[in-house]
Amino acid sequence: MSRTAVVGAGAWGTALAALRARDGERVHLLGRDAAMVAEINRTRRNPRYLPGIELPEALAATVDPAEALGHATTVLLVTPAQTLREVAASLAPHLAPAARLVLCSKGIERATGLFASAVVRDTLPDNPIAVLSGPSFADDVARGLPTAVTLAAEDERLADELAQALSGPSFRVYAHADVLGVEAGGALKNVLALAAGAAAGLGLGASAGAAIVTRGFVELRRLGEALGARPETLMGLSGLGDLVLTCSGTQSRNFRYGLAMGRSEPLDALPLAEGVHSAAIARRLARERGIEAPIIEAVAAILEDRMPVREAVASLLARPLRREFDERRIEPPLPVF
Ligand SMILES: NC(=O)C1=CN([C@@H]2O[C@H](COP(=O)(O)OP(=O)(O)OC[C@H]3O[C@@H](n4cnc5c(N)ncnc54)[C@H](OP(=O)(O)O)[C@@H]3O)[C@@H](O)[C@H]2O)C=CC1
Ligand SMILES: O=C(CO)COP(=O)(O)O
Repeated sequence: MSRTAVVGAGAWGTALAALRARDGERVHLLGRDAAMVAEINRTRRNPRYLPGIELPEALAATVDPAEALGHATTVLLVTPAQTLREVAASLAPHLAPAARLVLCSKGIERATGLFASAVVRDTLPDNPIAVLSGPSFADDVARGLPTAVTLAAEDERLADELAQALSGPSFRVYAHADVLGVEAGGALKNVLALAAGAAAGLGLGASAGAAIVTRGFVELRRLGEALGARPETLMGLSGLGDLVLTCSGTQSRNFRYGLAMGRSEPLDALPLAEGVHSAAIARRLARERGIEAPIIEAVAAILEDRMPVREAVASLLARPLRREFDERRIEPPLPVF
């Protein structure tokens, strides 16, 4: 029998656990805060991360990895990208070697420049690995609002099986084989959403917002492809789809963080914004590959306090004019769906 465990009782982990449990599975949600776990089990709510959502009875929260993972055949890892290495190591003694891991974080490990699958493979080399990404706000998904996402695994049969298993009436999972492409789209869109938020915070208007999404997408594609992603993956749900969602307004934490940057508001108490942790390493990956990524550069410089937001905007606007597309570079044909 298939048993699912979700590691990380934050917004996205709780939403995914609720989704599976509503589809009739008994799901373990592994948290690390005993008081919060007890509250989830007692009240059927996660007020800290997902207020207003009633959680199904079939969801059981625990702080005990042996209880959560002992019989799990599919394990969703849903903690911030920078914690994945230590979280994977802590799970190792409790995981069945055949347990399938679905990585749901969207970021780049700062110390190594690696995406989630490479980080986890270092620690758990034997478990089959897949990644899940795409336009999906935890709150929307937990409310049962519809969306479509991508699940990628190198083993296409595994991707098909997991996409089938994780899909539900309102959660449509498309299988894919381009793991790196899906990871690159999910991580880079967060950095660009900071820029979109900052522009909104400065009051630059909707036209500027659209220009940032579009030119940001050019950077996402250039860098993603240089890292090995397939172009059509970046044009799909995990690239363009998630970029559009995350740049679209204040439901996104990355956008909200950018908004606060643009308004020169305090940033310390804001919730997790993965782009903050990925910006400098994304810039390094781009520079190492000779990729022009001025928006990513600007975000990284602002976050390092090396450049005020207004100055960053002025420097983007002052860049030499050029053709919109480099004609020496052959644009790939649009994918056929
Ligand atoms: N929220 C969303 O809409 C979506 C989020 N994602 C991605 O999912 C990932 C998680 O995001 P989200 O759930 O929203 O984040 P939250 O901030 O809501 O929750 C993070 C969770 O991770 C736990 N955690 C933090 N550090 C550690 C650690 N070192 N060891 C173990 N657990 C830890 C936290 O525990 P504690 O409470 O004890 O600190 C908390 O339960 C991110 O990469 C994000 O980009 C992807 C799609 C949608
Ligand atoms: O990844 C997400 C939506 O797909 C969530 O975005 P934020 O982390 O910016 O809220």
